[in-house]
Amino acid sequence: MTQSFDQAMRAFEPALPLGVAYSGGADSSALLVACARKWPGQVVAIHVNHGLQAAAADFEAHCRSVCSRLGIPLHVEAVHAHAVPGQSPEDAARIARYKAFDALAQMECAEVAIKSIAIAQHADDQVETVLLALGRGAGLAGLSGMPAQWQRGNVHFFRPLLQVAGDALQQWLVANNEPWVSDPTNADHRYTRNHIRSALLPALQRVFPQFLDTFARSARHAAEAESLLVEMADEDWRTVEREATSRPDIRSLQALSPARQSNVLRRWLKLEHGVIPQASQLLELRKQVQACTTRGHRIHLKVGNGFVTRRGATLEWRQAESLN
Ligand SMILES: Nc1ncnc2c1ncn2[C@@H]1O[C@H](COP(=O)(O)OP(=O)(O)OP(=O)(O)O)[C@@H](O)[C@H]1O
Repeated sequence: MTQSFDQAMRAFEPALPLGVAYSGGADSSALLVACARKWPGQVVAIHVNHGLQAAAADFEAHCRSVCSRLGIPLHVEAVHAHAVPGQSPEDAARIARYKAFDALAQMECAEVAIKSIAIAQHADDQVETVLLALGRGAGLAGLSGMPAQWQRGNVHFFRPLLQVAGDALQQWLVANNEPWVSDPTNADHRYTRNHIRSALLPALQRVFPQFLDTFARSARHAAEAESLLVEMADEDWRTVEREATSRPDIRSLQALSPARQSNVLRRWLKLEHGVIPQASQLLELRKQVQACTTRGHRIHLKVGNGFVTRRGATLEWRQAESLN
């Protein structure tokens, strides 16, 4: 169920001190101010300067001025978020940002000895994430949306506003006379998200007035089902792995149902090699595994930036350049 901002803040009980990921935008401004009011002296603002646009310095200056007015310590982390080919500037910034948060979380004797970090995504962001996942044909992991909490080292990460409508946050800021800055590049580098926001969400509101609740519920169902798939993949890996070789045994794979084969093959490629196979590659691999019934049967299939080949009774994945 969607919550009011006050309800969400009442339900939020992180271990303190708390770091709030503060961009200067509306959502994280509301979260920062409300947290600082709830736990005076126990909240630190964390601002990441991506250095990506001329406006980055203005964002940082805005954050400094708000924090100094409210007496909230501010930790600024400068990162270099340059997009690699095939990556949007937004993705590069997000990856650099989470790396910076993780680094802060790992620092034992950091000047900010925070126990938790809160990030301000809300219910509309969650729906956008799920719609983006549907748009690229994602599996259950993508359809699960963003998790409400997770742990890294000793630090707990939270998204306490996932059930709060975005409008409610801006209304709260206006009512409390608190400022925020808008991202001038929104229209460019957040094109798809903005398009979803301006074109899709109003249409969804008309057709499914409860969509913020119901889409979030579907995402939770997907997350639960995904955790079962992960458990099953771990269990199947224990029977499929050939004597601690980190390679799957072909006969053991053949004994599994097609869906379980895909599930455990995906786990093998991802956890052992950091490779996410395309659905078509996985299907082809399964076909080749099924057809592999004679001694001389060869398997050779491109997956990710390498190849899956047959090695005796097992499958092996090797990077393209190490194959000679
Ligand atoms: N530069 C940054 N420094 C610290 N935290 C950030 C920064 N950018 C984003 N975040 C955190 O990640 C969350 C999601 O960021 P995103 O850019 O997707 O949303 P947003 O709509 O711009 O949020 P906000 O309105 O708070 O800026 C933010 O709410 C904030 O908690």
